[in-house]
Amino acid sequence: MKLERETSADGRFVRQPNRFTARIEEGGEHPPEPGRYQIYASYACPWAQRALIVRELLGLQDVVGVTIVDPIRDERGWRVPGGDPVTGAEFLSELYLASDPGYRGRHTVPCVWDRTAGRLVTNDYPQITLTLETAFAPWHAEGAPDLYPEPLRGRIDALNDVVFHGLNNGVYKAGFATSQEAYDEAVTGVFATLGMLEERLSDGRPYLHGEALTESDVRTYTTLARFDAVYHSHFKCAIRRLVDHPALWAYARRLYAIPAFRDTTDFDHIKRHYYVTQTNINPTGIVPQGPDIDWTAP
Ligand SMILES: N[C@@H](CCC(=O)N[C@@H](CS)C(=O)NCC(=O)O)C(=O)O
Repeated sequence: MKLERETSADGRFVRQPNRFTARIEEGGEHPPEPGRYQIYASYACPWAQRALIVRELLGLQDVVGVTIVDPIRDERGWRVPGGDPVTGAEFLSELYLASDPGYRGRHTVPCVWDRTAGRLVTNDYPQITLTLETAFAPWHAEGAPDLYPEPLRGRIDALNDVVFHGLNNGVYKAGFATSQEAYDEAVTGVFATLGMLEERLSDGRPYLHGEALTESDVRTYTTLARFDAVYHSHFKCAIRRLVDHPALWAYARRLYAIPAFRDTTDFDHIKRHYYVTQTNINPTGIVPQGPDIDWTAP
């Protein structure tokens, strides 16, 4: 984390903009094609896990490739253990610099590489899942869910926006705050958002928009999955735990029971990445034991 560039004068975390924002689209420079694109992801990263979940939910494993990076990142950035079979890169930075030699931002996951063009298409994480859901529709497995159905798009986008600011990025704003005021503001937003979601789910609906699993559930889940293991202590989101929200905790377990969510949730990668890599917050690099939580409880 090059945090000094992403911290405002009053101690607030201000996330860098995404540099690579080309689209995979029919008739464009990067048309959807099986075997052409490779996603670079970390199991630790909530933004990257979204893409892994959606790829598996839609049955795109043979259509879009994935390279998983090592959870521990040093000053050289994300590393591909044993080298990337697709590009030969050892570090993700090589792909960023091959695509834009002048690039000076963070080398982030998730990002998508175009094997034909030999360059990165996008590290625009909110767009990556939407692209898998829309541009890759011809290759979705039979019976795959429609995670971004036309009639619900307005409601999905609106909820995603609230969840992004209050929760997905809210936990980072709390964790990376360097002033009490910035932290207080962020953590209040985090728990207000959790409270809103708890209330929404308290009517017994299985998913955030009702009976159907959508993009909103994917985006919410990846933060919930990390909440008690990392954000509660490491990011000081300590007012309550996920398990203290009965409807939300039941909802998180319901999602975890779905293979695409469970298969891509690696608590060991998650804990080691945050506690070992983010030494600005945890200088000793010690990874706590616990919490002892049963994600498979009925
Ligand atoms: N692309 C977005 C979100 C993705 C993101 O932050 N990914 C993190 C991991 S969760 C990352 O790759 N960080 C690399 C670094 O900080 O050097 C951003 O730049 O803020």
